[in-house]
Parts: sequence; structure tokens; C-alpha cells
Amino acid sequence: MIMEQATTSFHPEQQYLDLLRILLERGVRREDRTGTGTLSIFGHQMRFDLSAGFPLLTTKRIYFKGCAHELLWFLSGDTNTRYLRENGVTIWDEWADENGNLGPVYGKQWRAWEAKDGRTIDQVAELVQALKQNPTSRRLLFTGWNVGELNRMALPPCHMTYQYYVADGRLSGILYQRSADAFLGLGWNLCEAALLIHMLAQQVGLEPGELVWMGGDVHLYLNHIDQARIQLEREPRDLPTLRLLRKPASIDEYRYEDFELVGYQPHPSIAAPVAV
Ligand SMILES: Nc1nc(=O)c2c([nH]1)NC[C@@H]1CN(c3ccc(C(=O)N[C@@H](CCC(=O)O)C(=O)O)cc3)CN21
Ligand SMILES: O=c1ccn([C@H]2C[C@H](O)[C@@H](COP(=O)(O)O)O2)c(=O)[nH]1
Repeated sequence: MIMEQATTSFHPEQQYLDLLRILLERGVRREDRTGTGTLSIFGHQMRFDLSAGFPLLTTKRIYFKGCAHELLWFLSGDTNTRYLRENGVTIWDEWADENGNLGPVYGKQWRAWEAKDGRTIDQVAELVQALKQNPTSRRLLFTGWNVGELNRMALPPCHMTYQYYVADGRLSGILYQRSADAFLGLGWNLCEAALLIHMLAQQVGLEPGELVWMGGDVHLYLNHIDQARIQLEREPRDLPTLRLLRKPASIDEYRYEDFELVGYQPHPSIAAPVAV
């Protein structure tokens, strides 16, 4: 009974709004690599029950199509911005070289990590196999943090480690993010981590469980403060739901057209400059 009362008044997005408020009120003012300056905290967690709705922010519009294409791009193993640009996604352009290359970033490490003995390791395919064969394993994870190749990456991975957990027929996932741009990047990271849980769960015959997000250096850039205050004046709306319209034969065969976002009626987007 008490639980029921507690859950009816709780909107999952409140966790994100609380985080913005904490950054504004208690964030430590720090210089950063980009020269912009931030308000920052160290160590934070949020949890989203994916059966309660898809955790796409509603207090500003997030470009779901862009998120979906970025995730499909990671999963394809690609590290050149051409595919993104062909699909209207420009978020990586500032970091690419004149040919669109980003170095051995996410896609390379997820799908073709080079081992010292000459093997290339497909961490995502191995994860799907392990989820099917050994769902109680405590080693269900993949990471982009390839220490030996960091110096050749346009940016070292921010959303760096993904771990999975199966219980009661549900697949949950933790995303560990070492560095989070709370106003611009984080909404995208939550969306993509949730979408990946939906896809993996479908592939291995489970229901989506919880997304647990864990951040290291979580920051609000100083030139996002006014935008964060505008967002904090808004009331979260009902979360959308995500439908997968077909079951592709493998994790490699999803297309944007397989995703249907139902009932997304967010507040308008809020423009903000990205710190490079
Ligand atoms: N400072 C910084 N923040 C990030 O979030 C970030 C980086 N750098 N570097 C690498 C990638 C690129 N990412 C980005 C970059 C820009 C937006 C952005 O400008 N988003 C806007 C509009 C996007 C659009 O519609 O094209 C938004 O309102 O979400 C989002 C994620 C995430 N990452
Ligand atoms: O998916 C992403 C990618 C990047 N970010 C943010 C986090 C930081 O603000 C910058 C990266 O700068 P570092 O100096 O390498 O930490 O990009 C994000 O939030 N999400």
C-alpha cells in the first residue's frame, strides 16, 4: 500500500531534473579540457525501470532518430562519420578529421577489439552468446576503454562500460559513464543504453528490465546554465513506449525502421552550444 502511493507520485525523469538541480546548487566550479568551465560532481546513479516506459527526456525534445542511428552506427563497427551524416546526424563532426575518421572509437572496440595474439574480438556477439548460454554469468559486459589505443581515438570513450544481468526473465543493464555532459550528451546516452537493452532482450528472449546509469565526472558546462534553468521550470510528461516492429535475425540486422516510438510528446528542444 505504501509502495503504491510512493510510485504513483514518482516520475522517473525527476531523477534527471534532480541531477540538474544538484549540479546547479552544489556543483564544484572546475576548469576543463575544452576551456568552457563546468559545475561538476563526482559519482552519481539513476535507475529506470524499462517496463514503466522508455526513458527519453520529455522536458526537452531529444532527437530519437539521431540516437537510434548513432547506436546502429556503433553496432555496425563503423568509426567514420559518413553514415551519420548521410542520416542527418552531425554530432560527431567537430571531432572527425577531414575524411570523417575518428580513430579506433566505440565501433572498433565493440566489434573488432584487437588482441595481442592477432585475434579480433567481437565483444557484442560474444555478449549475445553468453546471455543465451550462461545468463547467470557475472562477466556479461563489454567495454570501449582499450587502454592501448586511447591515444589514437578522437575522444576516449565516455559511455565506456556496459554490464548486463538476467533475473526473473528480465534483462537489466548498467552503463558506466566516466564523463557526462549532463545537458547535451546524457539524454542521448540514456536513450541509447535503453534502446540497446530492448534490442539485446529481444535477441535472447527476455523482457527489458532496468537501466542503471552510473556517472563518474558529471558536469554542467557553464554555457548551459540558463538552458538547464529553463528545463527545470518544465513538468515531465508521460514517457513514450518503444516498440520493436520485427525480430531481426541477429543484433547486426536492426534498421532504424524497426523502432517505433509511441506517444512521445515532449516540451520543445532547447538549443545549447557543444564544448569541443
Ligand atoms: N562536450 C561534449 N558533449 C557531448 O555530449 C559529446 C561530446 N562533447 N563529444 C562527443 C559526443 C558528441 N555528442 C553530442 C554532441 C552534440 C549534441 C547536441 O548538440 N545535441 C543537441 C542537438 C542535436 C541535433 O539535433 O543534431 C540536442 O539538443 O540534443 C549531442 C551529443 C555526445 N558527445
Ligand atoms: O557520449 C558522450 C560523449 C561525450 N560526452 C561528453 C562528456 C564530456 O563533456 C565530453 C568529453 O570530454 P572529456 O574531456 O574526454 O571527458 O563529452 C558525453 O556526455 N556523452
